[in-house]
Amino acid sequence: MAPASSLSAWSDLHSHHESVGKNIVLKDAFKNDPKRFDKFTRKITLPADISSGSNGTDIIFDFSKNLITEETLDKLVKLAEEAGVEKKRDAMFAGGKINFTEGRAVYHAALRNVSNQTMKVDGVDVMNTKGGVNDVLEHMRVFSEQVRSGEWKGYTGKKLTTIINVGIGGSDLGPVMVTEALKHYGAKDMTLHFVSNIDGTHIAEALANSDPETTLFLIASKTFTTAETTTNANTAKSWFLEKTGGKGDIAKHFVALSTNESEVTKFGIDAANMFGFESWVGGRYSVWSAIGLSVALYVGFDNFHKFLAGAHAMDQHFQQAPLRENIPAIGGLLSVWYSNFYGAQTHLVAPFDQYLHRFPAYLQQLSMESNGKTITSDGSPAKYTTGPILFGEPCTNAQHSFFQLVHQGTKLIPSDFILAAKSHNPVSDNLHQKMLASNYLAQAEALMVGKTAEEVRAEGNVPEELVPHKVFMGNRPTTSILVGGAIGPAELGALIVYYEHLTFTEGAVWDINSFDQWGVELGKVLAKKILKEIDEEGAGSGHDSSTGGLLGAFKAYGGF
Ligand SMILES: O=P(O)(O)OC[C@H]1O[C@@H](O)[C@H](O)[C@@H](O)[C@@H]1O
Repeated sequence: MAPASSLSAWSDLHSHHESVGKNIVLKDAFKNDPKRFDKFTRKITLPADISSGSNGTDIIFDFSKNLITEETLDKLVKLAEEAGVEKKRDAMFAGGKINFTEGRAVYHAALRNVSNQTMKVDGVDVMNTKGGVNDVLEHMRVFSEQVRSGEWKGYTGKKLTTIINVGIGGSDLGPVMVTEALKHYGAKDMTLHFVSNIDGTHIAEALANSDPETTLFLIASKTFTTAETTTNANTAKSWFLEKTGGKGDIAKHFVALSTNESEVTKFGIDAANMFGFESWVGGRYSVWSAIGLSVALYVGFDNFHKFLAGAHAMDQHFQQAPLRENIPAIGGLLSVWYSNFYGAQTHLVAPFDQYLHRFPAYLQQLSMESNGKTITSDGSPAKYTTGPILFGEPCTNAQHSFFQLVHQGTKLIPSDFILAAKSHNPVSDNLHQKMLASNYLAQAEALMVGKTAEEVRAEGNVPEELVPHKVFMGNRPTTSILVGGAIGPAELGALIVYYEHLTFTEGAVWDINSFDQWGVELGKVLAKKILKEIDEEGAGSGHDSSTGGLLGAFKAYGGF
């Protein structure tokens, strides 16, 4: 495809930004158009049998507080058409090798294809082939039910109630985020640990209070070669063997979630205890695969299946809805609008939901590892900015820390706010939930309407020199996402996939490969070299004076 800036819709959007976009005043747009909310709000309804409530859950995406007019949306849709977003989407769902730098299909949607439509890569039916998606799901079902019921026992006959997932990046962030988000559904007798960091503190703390007789280790690594994971896994194995006096049975306490059978068996895990997936599942899209085993163990397989089904519903919407109605496509196009035409550099996601406290961290990998790229499909550098810096924290907490900058700083920060209408914990007669909702609504309103100097003065008793400090410029865009029920497995699945396809749409417009991650390699290679140098005499070789100086100082101070 062509670089986005060479498309005629791109130049058209530039003129549109100059003549219209720059001058949009949101509060006036609402005054002038009582139907604005209806015009820019989209809704998806999840089927009743998978929803958290007894009726299907609506999820409302209110895009009306964004700096757009109907014409803007039309022009953004045109851009998507010219950039071939639909063609690229269809190629993804058809198993095409759209990860063109690694020659791979991008087929994580098959993992949540609960309606079992035919899905093929290289002519092979990935759903029903031996060892394919359905077989692995069945293995996950059987195993998770055995562990949860206590039928699967540890080497001394006890039920396994501590789960330690050892993995990093996509083999960690999804499982952590989802198990936290679905804690309400989690087994009350289970303790979960997620060990990712190579910092020995992480594994030491997880092992400190664990009993080898009741602990199950999930070694989660797509490649099974990631240094942090193999090192942590070996430390876990040594701990287990030492604590059990060599009597512990690895086969009962260690399973692998991976694509790499030979490394798994080399590590000492039986291939029968391996839950596989294929190279067409990117790490940051792998929570739907065997990597999600900790989720299935914790919330039960039925809930894991609902999680997949909610995701599938959003996949189908993304595949079928015309661009102007297509929720993730609109989200992605708005991101392009702000990044490339307003010069925005960031994207804030703030869930008004404590269970979603790891959601922004999860989205950071999804968005920034996917679209933190400079090179376009023809190998030339993009002449425009690409992936935004995504950040966030749950609210209301974030309001009391960095929201100062969002309200009054010099930067435009397009923000997403997420709220579920129903809380799993309606404590104090729902007082907390009402306060949470009032903040969710108030923040978006405040960011939009701002406060003028006249309004500040009208409050009275404000010394004139303080007036400018108390002014809020307003006109800051937000997208409000409202889940019309509680956030259960299906609702969570749909929310994640909204962001997956939003990210896809951005990357498709920017003409970059959203599915590789070469940018993480250089640091890994240098770390390997330096690790050796720590054990050798001297302060390494071939380094700049800063790196060499710090290496020497580390060795001296640390006694290495
Ligand atoms: O699952 P693996 O192979 O251990 O990889 C973990 C992570 O490793 C990182 O280096 C990659 O950038 C991530 O995409 C990946 O999720």
